[in-house]
Amino acid sequence: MALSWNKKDGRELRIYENADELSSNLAEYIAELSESSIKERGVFAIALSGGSLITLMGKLCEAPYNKTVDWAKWYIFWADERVVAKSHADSNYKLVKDGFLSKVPIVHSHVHSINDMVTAEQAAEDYEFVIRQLVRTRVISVSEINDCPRFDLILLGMGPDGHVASLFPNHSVLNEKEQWVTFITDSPKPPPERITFTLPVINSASNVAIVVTGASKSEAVHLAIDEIGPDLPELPARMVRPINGDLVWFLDLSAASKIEGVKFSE
Ligand SMILES: O=C1O[C@H](COP(=O)(O)O)[C@@H](O)[C@H](O)[C@H]1O
Repeated sequence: MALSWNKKDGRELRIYENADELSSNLAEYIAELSESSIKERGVFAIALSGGSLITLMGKLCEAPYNKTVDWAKWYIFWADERVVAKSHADSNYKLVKDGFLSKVPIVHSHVHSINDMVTAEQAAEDYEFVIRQLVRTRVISVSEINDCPRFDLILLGMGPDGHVASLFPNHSVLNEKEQWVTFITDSPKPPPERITFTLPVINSASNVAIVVTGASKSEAVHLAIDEIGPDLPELPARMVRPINGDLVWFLDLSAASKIEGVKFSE
């Protein structure tokens, strides 16, 4: 690892030489959390995002993890989804199916994707209902602070504009406090219709990791992580602060290049 840094506010930064090194360490991090959750609760409830994250978690499908992880105890969710058919190239479900689910033996009935046959509003409502049932049966744990679902791990990517899941800068959904899953029909990044976990759900997880590579995201990483003036626009990645959980940023050197005070050795 190039650098590991615990910020005073509890956030941890793990910065790697390149995407390959990041990938290896991300796989180990996920496998360790899977093991500890299964030991403690008997299951592992993990929410994934789309985008570059899925390629970056690819080493989890390889040795030793393909044999050592207790895949039968995994329950899969999506922190956000595009409201398109599951077979569509824009579908986060399809991305995960092709890049991950097709390579490891996860129980089919443990994979909870959205209903792609209904409107975005209905899909968000249905997905929240599914999550409520699984909180009731304790497949997903519950936050003692606010009754929100407490996922064992939520994995997020971040766009160059600082969006996470489908929470975009200055969008009204950033203020959603009641719903667990909501929808948007005006995503600035296509496709426009999406469902997304809300900030209260993300911030109630036991563990959240934000995984970011590439220089095009370095400015957003700086704005999300560094202490900057009070006039900062609402940047979703900056608003990820688990109340009673751990947040780790996985970054490559390019993505981390504008963080203040980070000095890299040659
Ligand atoms: O649209 C989305 O973008 C973000 C970031 O994607 P990336 O390819 O820049 O890593 C992703 O995390 C989110 O799930 C997806 O819907």
